[in-house]
Amino acid sequence: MTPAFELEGETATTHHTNSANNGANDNQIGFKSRVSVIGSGSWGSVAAKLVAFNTLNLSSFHDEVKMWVFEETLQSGKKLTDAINRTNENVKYLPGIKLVKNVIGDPDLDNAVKGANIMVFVTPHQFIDNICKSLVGKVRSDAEAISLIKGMEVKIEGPCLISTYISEQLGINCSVLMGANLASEIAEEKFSEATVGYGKNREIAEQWVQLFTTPYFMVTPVQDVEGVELCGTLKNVVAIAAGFVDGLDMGNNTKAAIIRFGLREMREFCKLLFSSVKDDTFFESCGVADVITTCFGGRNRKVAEAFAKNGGKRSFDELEAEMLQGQKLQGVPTAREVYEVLRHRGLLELFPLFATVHEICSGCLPPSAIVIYSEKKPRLPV
Ligand SMILES: NC(=O)c1ccc[n+]([C@@H]2O[C@H](COP(=O)([O-])OP(=O)(O)OC[C@H]3O[C@@H](n4cnc5c(N)ncnc54)[C@H](O)[C@@H]3O)[C@@H](O)[C@H]2O)c1
Ligand SMILES: O=P(O)(O)OC[C@H](O)CO
Repeated sequence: MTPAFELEGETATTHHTNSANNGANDNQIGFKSRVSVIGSGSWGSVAAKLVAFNTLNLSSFHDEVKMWVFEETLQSGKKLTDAINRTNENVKYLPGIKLVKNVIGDPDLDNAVKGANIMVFVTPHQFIDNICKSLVGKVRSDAEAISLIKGMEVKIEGPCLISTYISEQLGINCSVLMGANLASEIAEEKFSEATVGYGKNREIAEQWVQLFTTPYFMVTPVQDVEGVELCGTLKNVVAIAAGFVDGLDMGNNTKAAIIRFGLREMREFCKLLFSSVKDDTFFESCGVADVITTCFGGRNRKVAEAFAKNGGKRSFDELEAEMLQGQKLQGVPTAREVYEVLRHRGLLELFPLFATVHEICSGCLPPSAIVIYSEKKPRLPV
């Protein structure tokens, strides 16, 4: 079997700024890669389970997979990390599913990434800023990262992909993995597929495929980091729109129309930010398949449905806290971030669905506006 991730040269990262060595000279015969998963929500726990299944079977990896846990005290008074390590189950975010035994929860971020040359980032996107800042100078300079995070950062300077942000903050290469991946279904080992988006190095992509693939999880590499990541990010905005339609009992045809408008705006937005984005990417799992699954079975859809049923009178924050038990919605902040990008560029009227979703979420328009304005150009000013 090809040794994974441990070679200098072609497979090693070309970024070396900002990072401590932290064991980066371990590249020698017999060196084994060490994996750290940063995040332990529902998808974070499933990602750890997938990876840990493979590290047990791949001789080029240490068996143990460290999983950073944002520490919480459970209603029982016990710490979440202790519960995970005692029961081999994330009792809060993935109850009823046994992780593989070699997943070890660690509430200390520095300790969780210590010595890791393979880093899997999988937290809600609103927390990545603080996480990266506290990791600066603490990761191996030869580490390879992958982001499973669906979202983006919008700074004063403009929009920034999470993978780019991780790469720039930590000085390491970062690929992405996105797809039609409802965590609860993959946790139960129901067949799913996903897309790895990579930059220049195909070998790195193959290594990620090897690390994530299981008999029930099929991973396909695509050389289009931006397209893959933006699909995963933007589909959450479409999911909110689909939830509004469900909450208003508008039926399947309306929902299909909203999905089509959404896909079209996803493609236009991707190409607006990155002309390199490929049309084929939209036909991968990260594209149309993720839009479908999220618009039928996702959390964004579910909470948006409740928002519309309540006529927009109960806030998303309130509904999220009540309905998701600590899980986080990405669609509402992403709709705001997309809106900021479009407003800044004077392009709101070209993206009526995206703009309307944010205006409904922020209370400027009623949920019923989703069909009134989503296909109208030019749009009414608010
Ligand atoms: N859940 C899914 O089905 C799914 C599938 C594919 C992709 N994703 C994406 O994966 C990413 C992670 O989502 P998830 O579902 O694993 O998380 P989640 O929504 O299930 O859980 C929220 C997580 O955030 C943590 N948290 C809370 N406050 C925090 C803080 N201040 N700092 C750091 N962490 C904090 C919690 O401990 C918990 O681990 C998101 O970008 C999401 O869009 C999720
Ligand atoms: O439950 P959601 O809406 O966060 O969507 C989960 C996944 O992203 C679907 O692929």
